[in-house]
Amino acid sequence: MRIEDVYIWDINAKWLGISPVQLMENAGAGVARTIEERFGDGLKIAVFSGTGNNGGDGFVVARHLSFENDVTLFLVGDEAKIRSEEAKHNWEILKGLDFVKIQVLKDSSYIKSLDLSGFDVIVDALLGAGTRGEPREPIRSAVEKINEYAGKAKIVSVDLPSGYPSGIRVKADFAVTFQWDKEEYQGFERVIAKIGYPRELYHLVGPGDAKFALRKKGEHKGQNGKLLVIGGSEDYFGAPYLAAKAASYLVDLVYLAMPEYSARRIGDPDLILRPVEGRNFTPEHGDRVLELARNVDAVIIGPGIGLAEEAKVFVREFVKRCEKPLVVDADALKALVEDPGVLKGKTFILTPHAGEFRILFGEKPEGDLEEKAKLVMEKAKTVGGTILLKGHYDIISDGKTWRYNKTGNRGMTTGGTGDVLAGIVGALLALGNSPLRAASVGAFLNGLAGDMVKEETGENFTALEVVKKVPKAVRWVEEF
Ligand SMILES: NC(=O)C1=CN([C@@H]2O[C@H](COP(=O)(O)OP(=O)(O)OC[C@H]3O[C@@H](n4cnc5c(N)ncnc54)[C@H](O)[C@@H]3O)[C@@H](O)[C@H]2O)[C@H](O)CC1
Ligand SMILES: [K+]
Repeated sequence: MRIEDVYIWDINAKWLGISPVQLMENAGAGVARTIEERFGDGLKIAVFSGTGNNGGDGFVVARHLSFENDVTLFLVGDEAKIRSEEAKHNWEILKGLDFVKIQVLKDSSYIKSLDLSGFDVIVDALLGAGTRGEPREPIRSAVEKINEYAGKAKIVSVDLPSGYPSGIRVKADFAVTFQWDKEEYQGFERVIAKIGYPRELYHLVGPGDAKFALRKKGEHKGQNGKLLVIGGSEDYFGAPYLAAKAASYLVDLVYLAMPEYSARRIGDPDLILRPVEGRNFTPEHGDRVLELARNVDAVIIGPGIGLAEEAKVFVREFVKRCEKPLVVDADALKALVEDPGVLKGKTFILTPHAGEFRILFGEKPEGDLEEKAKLVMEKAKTVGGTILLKGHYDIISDGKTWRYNKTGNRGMTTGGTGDVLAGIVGALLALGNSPLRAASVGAFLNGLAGDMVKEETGENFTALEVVKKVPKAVRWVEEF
C-alpha cells in the first residue's frame, strides 16, 4: 500500500458513509491506546500538533489521554490555519475542556526557549502524510525542540516522524501508523493501529479511484489523451459511435475507424472519422489502421465489428501487430477465441459479459462475489492482461488483485451500454491509467452515468442518454 492509496481509501470510506471524523477518532484513539499499553497512565504528556490532519489526530490523542494523564497540547502554527472540518471539530472540543492545557506556538524563538523537562511522553503530531520537503518554521523549531529530549522522554509519532522523509525529522521511539504499513515508510519503528476500514475497501471501486484516474495530465491539446476506436460493420454503426462519443468527453481527440459503408451515417463534429473501404474490416485494412494507431495513446477494437470471417482475421492480425494499450470488446473477443496467443506480451483489457467470458475461457463465472472474482483473477493471470467481467456487480482483475463495481442499474441491460463502457475504459487508458484502474473506474463512471439517467427518467432509457451523462458523472466525482 502506498500513501496515495490512503487518500483513495478515505474518499471511498466517505462514500460508504464512514466520515473523516470517524477515521480521525479511530486514528487518535489507536495512538492513545498504544501509549497506554506501553507506558501505563498517571503520566505527564505533551502533544505537539500541526494544523493539518496529523495535528487533528493529535487533538484526539490529547483528549483520550486526558482521562488518566496530565496533558498539555501545543498547537504549532496559526489556529485559523486548521484546515479540515474534522480537525476543526476536534480542536473545538479540546478548547472546551478544562483539564487539557493548551498553548498556541507561532513564534520560533519562543519555541526554542521552551522547557519540556518533566514530560514523560511527547506525542509528535506536527506533520504527517501531507508533508512536502523539509519542515518550515515554526514546525522546524518544534521538531528540533522535541529532539532535545530524545532518550529523556518517550517520543511517539503519529503516522510518521514529523519531517520524514527529509533528514530534519523527529527522533521518535516509534510511530503509530494507520490500518497498514505504507511502502514509503522505512527506517523507523512502526506500530499499526486499525482505524475502521471495512474489507470492502480492498476491492470496491469508488469515487476515490475515479478522482485519481481523472486527474488532468497537461494543458495542451493532445496531452490529455488520444484514442482510436476501431469498429462497425455492414450490420452495425451505432456501437462504435457510442464508444467514441462517450470517450470524447474524457480525452482530447477521438479517431473513429469504420468501414466506409457505415461511416457514411455518422456526422458528428466531435469525432474524427477515418473510414476504410467496403462494408467490413478485412486484413487489407491492417496497415492503414496500424498507421492510425501509431498516433494515439490507446485503442479500442470491437464495438459493432461483427462476425464476418474477414473481420475476425483483421482483428487477430491487428491485435498481434498493435503496440498500444488495447481494449478488446464485443465481437473482437469472439475473434480472439481462435487464437488468443495474439495477445501475448500486449497491454490489454478484455471486457466480456458472462456469456463472452464462457466462450473465451470455457468456464462460467458462478457462485458468490469472491468465487467469481477468483475465477476472473485466475483467467487474467493466464492471459497476462486485465479482464473486466460485466454484470450486476462488475468484476475487474489484472491477475494480481481484483476490484468490483456496484454502480449501475437494471435499465443498463439496454443495447449499447457495453459500448459506452468500452469507450470510457479506453479513454481512461489513453489518459495513462493502469489497465486495472482504467477498467475499474470505467465501470464505475459508466454505472454512475446510468444511475443519473435513471434518477431523471426511470429505468427505460437508451445508451445515448448514458453517454450524455458522462460529463455530469465526472463532475460529481470531482466535487465528491
Ligand atoms: N487514512 C488515514 O491514514 C488517516 C490519516 N489521518 C491523518 O492525516 C494525516 C495526513 O493529513 P494531511 O492534512 O493531508 O497532512 P499533514 O497533517 O501532514 O499536514 C499537511 C499540512 O502541513 C503543511 N505542510 C506540508 N509540508 C510542510 C512542511 N515541509 N513544513 C511545514 N508545513 C508543511 C501543509 O501546508 C498542510 O497544511 C496522516 O498523516 C494521518 O495522521 C486522518 O486523521 C485519519 C485517516
Ligand atoms: K507526525
